[in-house]
Formats: sequence, structure tokens, C-alpha cells
Amino acid sequence: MSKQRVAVLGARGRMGSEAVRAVEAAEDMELVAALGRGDPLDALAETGAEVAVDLTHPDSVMANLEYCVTRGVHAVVGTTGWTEERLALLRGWLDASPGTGVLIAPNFGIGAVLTMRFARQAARFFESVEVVELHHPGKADAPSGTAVRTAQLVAEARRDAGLPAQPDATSTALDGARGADVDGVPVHAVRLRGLVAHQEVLFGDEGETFTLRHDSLHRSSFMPGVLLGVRRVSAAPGLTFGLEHFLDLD
Ligand SMILES: NC(=O)c1ccc[n+]([C@@H]2O[C@H](COP(=O)([O-])OP(=O)(O)OC[C@H]3O[C@@H](n4cnc5c(N)ncnc54)[C@H](O)[C@@H]3O)[C@@H](O)[C@H]2O)c1
Ligand SMILES: O=C(O)C1=N[C@H](C(=O)O)CCC1
Repeated sequence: MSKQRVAVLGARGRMGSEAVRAVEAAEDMELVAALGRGDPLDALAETGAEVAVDLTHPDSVMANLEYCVTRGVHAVVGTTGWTEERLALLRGWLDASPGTGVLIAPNFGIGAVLTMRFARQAARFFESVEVVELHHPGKADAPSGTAVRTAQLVAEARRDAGLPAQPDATSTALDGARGADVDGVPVHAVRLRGLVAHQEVLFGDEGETFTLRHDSLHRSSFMPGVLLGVRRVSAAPGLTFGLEHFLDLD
């Protein structure tokens, strides 16, 4: 069986360097390019990369994806910063390049994917919900992509269940004290030396609270998800948003 030809973008970063090791260790993959900031993307075409793994920066990911998609290179994307406008642009490039697949995974960790799934399930049963994400202080974006996705899923489930806006009598507050409002769900971001990637989803109702917590203690926790994405993305043309679509969770 021929090996899948894989490139890693952001190869010298915290996640990228872990992904380089994971791809090198995978028997069914060959690492053909490991690119850092400033390295020309033409290395992808020159090395015949079939799948690019993007673990760069929200400021870089769009140019990388435009390059990949327009040349039929599939992409597995962990980089954050996704908005409806960015997704619309990406969908446009994909429409013009049928057969090319892009997976955007807000989180490659199985526990994080399950947290999002369980949070969506729990959402309709509780009057109140808040998300707290906790990360290392080198993280570029806040709140995390995972927290934004979690809040969106919870908000969607609340809307589907006909739940009203949650109660909050705050009438005076310091800026930021109530977190960011993501679709009506307060999201709080903690940055603390020693942490990697963690999230709590707190639900509350009369006389009880219910908390989901996930901890990525090492970036190796993301690698099975990255490799799964690489193995599956070429058979999934168009945009796949969320690793759960490549997992049998039911
Ligand atoms: N989806 C997930 O499971 C997951 C997990 C961890 C991190 N992330 C995300 O991955 C991204 C990277 O995180 P990190 O902690 O590794 O950051 P990092 O700063 O350690 O690494 C990013 C690397 O990308 C490089 N880079 C920037 N622009 C580039 C470009 N155009 N081409 C090639 N390299 C480029 C930087 O120089 C840096 O070395 C962030 O958006 C982060 O939120 C996602
Ligand atoms: O360390 C990071 O940066 C992480 N980014 C992703 C996010 O923003 O959700 C996934 C968790 C780690």
C-alpha cells in the first residue's frame, strides 16, 4: 500500500512539532514537507503533498487553505479563528475544486469532542449555562475555538428546545467580568502558566448544578485525531466541520 504524502504547516510550533512526530511515526504516512512561517508554500506542489495539516495561526490559515484547495491538496485544519465569513470564503474555493476535502477540527481530542456532544445533549435540561476555557499563556486567541463551538452547540440546542435567554440580573459590572457573549452563552477565558488545554461547561438549575470537564494534559492527546483526519479527509470532499463527523459516536 502506498503511503499518504503529508505536509505539516506550522511545523516548528507547539502543535506542529507534535504533528511532525506523529506523522513520521505513522506507518501509512510519509512526511514530505514540514513548513514554518516564511517557507514558500510551493514546497507542497513540489513534494506532491496529498494532505496538508495546518497548525499555524488565524492570520495565516486562510492564505494556506486558498493555496491548498485551489491545487487539490486536501487539508486537515486545527488552526482557530473561524467565522461565518471565513467559512463562506473557504466554501467558495471548495466549490471551485470539487473532490478536494477540508476538515476543520476545533479540537482533535476525543474527550473534547465528547464534551461538546454531551454539552449539546444536556443543554435543554438546564436554565443556566456558562463555559470556562483554560489554556497556556502562549495561546493567540480568546476564547478558544473549542469554547466558541461548544457555546454555539449549546445555544442551538436551547433554541431548538424553545428555552428563553438565561437569567442574569447583573446591572453593574467591570468590562469582561461576565465573559464574552457567544450566542447568549457567557464564555470565560483563563490563561495560566502550566496549563495546556482545558474546558468546563457548567449547567445549573433549581437546587443542582452539572459540570462537564475535559483536560488535555499533553499535546499528544490531539494526535490520534490529527491522524484520523489525515486518513479520512480525502474521501470527504467539501467542508467537514468537527472531528465528530469522522467518528462513530452513536
Ligand atoms: N484543533 C485542535 O485540537 C488544536 C489544538 C491545539 C492548538 N490548536 C490551534 O492550532 C494553532 C497553533 O497552535 P500552537 O499552540 O501550535 O501555536 P504556535 O504558535 O506554537 O505554533 C504555530 C506555528 O505556526 C507558524 N506559522 C505561522 N504562520 C505560518 C505560515 N503561514 N506557514 C507556516 N507556519 C506558520 C508559527 O511560526 C509557529 O511556529 C492555534 O490556532 C491553536 O489554537 C488547535
Ligand atoms: O492550545 C491551543 O491553542 C488550543 N487551541 C484549540 C482551541 O482554541 O480550541 C484547541 C485546544 C488547544
